[in-house]
Amino acid sequence: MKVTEASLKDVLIIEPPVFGDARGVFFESFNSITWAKQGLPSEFVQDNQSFSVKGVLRGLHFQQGEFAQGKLVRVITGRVLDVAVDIRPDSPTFGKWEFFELDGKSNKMVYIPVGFAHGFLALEDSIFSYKCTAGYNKASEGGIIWNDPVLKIEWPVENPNISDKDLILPTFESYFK
Ligand SMILES: Cc1cn([C@H]2C[C@H](O)[C@@H](COP(=O)(O)OP(=O)(O)O[C@H]3O[C@@H](C)C(=O)[C@@H](O)[C@H]3O)O2)c(=O)[nH]c1=O
Repeated sequence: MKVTEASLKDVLIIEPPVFGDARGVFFESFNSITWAKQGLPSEFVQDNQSFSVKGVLRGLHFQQGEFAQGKLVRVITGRVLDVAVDIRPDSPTFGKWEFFELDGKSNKMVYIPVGFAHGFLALEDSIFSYKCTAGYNKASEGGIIWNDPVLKIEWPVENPNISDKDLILPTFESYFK
C-alpha cells in the first residue's frame, strides 16, 4: 500500500495495490487487518455513498464533539475535486485547505481525520463513497460556506449546484474568531 502524507497535517493519500488482468481490475478498498498493521485508520462505523451530477458541490461539512468523524473518501465512478480544510485551531495547518482530484480509475483514496471540514465538487457525474469513524448525528452537524472569504478555496466554478442547506452555512470566522 502506498501511503503519502498530504500537505495538511495528518491527511493521508492512500493507494492500494491494483491487480489488473484481461477482465479488468481488482483491489482491496479496505482491510481492517492489513490497514491496522500498517498503522492506518482501521475502525470505521458507517459507510456512505452518494451520487452527484456534474456541477454539484457538497460541503463544507463536519460533525462536532463526540460525533466528530474521520473520513476515508474515494470515487467509484466519475471524477471529483475533493477538499479538506484543517479546522483544528492548534494545528500548524489550521485554516489551510488542499484539493485532491479523485476518480473512478486511479483508485486513490484520502483519509481526512477528525478536525477537518470536507467537501467536494463533482467534475463529472460521480459516485462518491466514504467510510466514517463515527456515526451520523444530525444535532452534531457543522458546516462552513463553500466560498468562504477567509479560506479562499480556489474552486474552478462560480455557480455550483448546491443544496439549500449548504447555501446558508456560516463562515469560517463565525466559528474561529
Ligand atoms: C451525511 C448523512 C446524511 N443523511 C441524510 C440526511 C439528509 O436527509 C440526506 C442528505 O444529507 P446531506 O445533504 O447532509 O448529504 P451530503 O451533503 O452528501 O453530506 C455529506 O457531505 C460530504 C461533503 C461529507 O463530508 C459528509 O460527511 C456528509 O456531510 O441524508 C443520513 O441519513 N446519514 C448521513 O450520514
